[in-house]
Amino acid sequence: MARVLIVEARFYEHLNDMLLAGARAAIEAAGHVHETVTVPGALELPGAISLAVESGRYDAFVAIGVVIRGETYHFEIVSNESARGIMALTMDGIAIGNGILTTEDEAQAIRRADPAQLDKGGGAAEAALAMLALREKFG
Ligand SMILES: Nc1c(NC[C@H](O)[C@H](O)[C@H](O)CO)[nH]c(=O)[nH]c1=O
Ligand SMILES: CC(=O)[C@@H](O)COP(=O)(O)O
Repeated sequence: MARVLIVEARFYEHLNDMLLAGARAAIEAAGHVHETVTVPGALELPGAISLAVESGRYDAFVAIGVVIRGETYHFEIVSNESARGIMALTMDGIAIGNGILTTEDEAQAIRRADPAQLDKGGGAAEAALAMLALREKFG
């Protein structure tokens, strides 16, 4: 049984609730257990996962968040740098699923966050578990 840590950037409460529901359902359907911690925004996700890895208490991680374009270049920074930080961690062999939505508007985010629609939270959890299985295969 894998211990999965969900790390959520809680910038949009209602969207995160949908992403979390999908991620948790996917983890439980696969027979694993999960815990959730919260950070302020997507830029904090890679650092939070890095800190959690040091604890040695978790086998896999799911990053959850929503980045919706505003008026400035900050959208690109938050989107690209959170993804880059997570990718760097995966390249160190850490099993992570990236469930950070980066959308132009809320409607796009809802369609992707809703477990009954595109269920990106569930998809990120499944990706994390797939990478964990791969690491165990090669380990
Ligand atoms: N605009 C969004 C942010 N911005 C906040 C940053 O992620 C970060 O918390 C801040 O710059 C302090 O370091 N975060 C999101 O997750 N989503 C957004 O739409
Ligand atoms: C994605 C963001 O950082 C965004 O929410 C911030 O909005 P703005 O670019 O209008 O400051």
